[in-house]
Formats: sequence, structure tokens, C-alpha cells
Amino acid sequence: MEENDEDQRLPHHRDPKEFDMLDLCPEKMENYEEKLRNFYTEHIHGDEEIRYCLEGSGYFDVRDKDDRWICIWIKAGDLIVLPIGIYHRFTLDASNYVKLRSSGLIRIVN
Ligand SMILES: CSCCC(=O)C(=O)O
Repeated sequence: MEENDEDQRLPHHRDPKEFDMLDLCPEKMENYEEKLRNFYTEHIHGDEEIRYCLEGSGYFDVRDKDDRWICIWIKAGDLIVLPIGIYHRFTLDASNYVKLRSSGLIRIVN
């Protein structure tokens, strides 16, 4: 096994060094439109996804076991944990702004 392979199996989200901030608004983010489009395209990750909302708000849509969308509105003070293998997407609400603390290493697998 390559050293890198082993790294891929570590629970990155548990390492405080791996956390970063995501300031999602047109003024603060390069390629804002493209990022938003990507976030709203249904996808899953090879890691659990943990997001803590510091400011603003937005919607996570997650698929239930019958493939129906469940819409989760997150606001400042909310924490969301998406287990590995949960199809999801994200978009802003009318506030048009969200600031999230997030796990830094995310591997999009689809
Ligand atoms: C804007 S935070 C959530 C975006 C997302 O779906 C992801 O990072 O996988």
C-alpha cells in the first residue's frame, strides 16, 4: 500500500488541521456561479461531510432510502453531518449568503 492510500482512509474530518471556512457569496468567492452550480449538482463523497453554519443560511437536499429528496434548511448555529454515500446537493436561500466551517479534504466520487 502506498503511503497516500493509507492517508485516504484516515478520518480527515476529525483532524482540526483539516477544517476550513467556506464563505459562499458573490463578493467573497472566485468562480461563485460555477461553485454554486457544482454544489447544486447531485453528488456523493468518499468521506463523511460535516458542515457547521456560522452565518447566513442555505439548503441541503439529501436523498432518502426511497430516492426522494429531503430538504434541510440550515442556519447559523446548525451542524449537519452527511454520512458517506449520501447523495446530496446544496443551494443558497434568499439570504444569498452562507459561511460554513467544513472538513477540508473532500473527495468527490460521483
Ligand atoms: C456549500 S457547502 C456544501 C456543498 C456540498 O455539497 C459539498 O461540499 O459537497
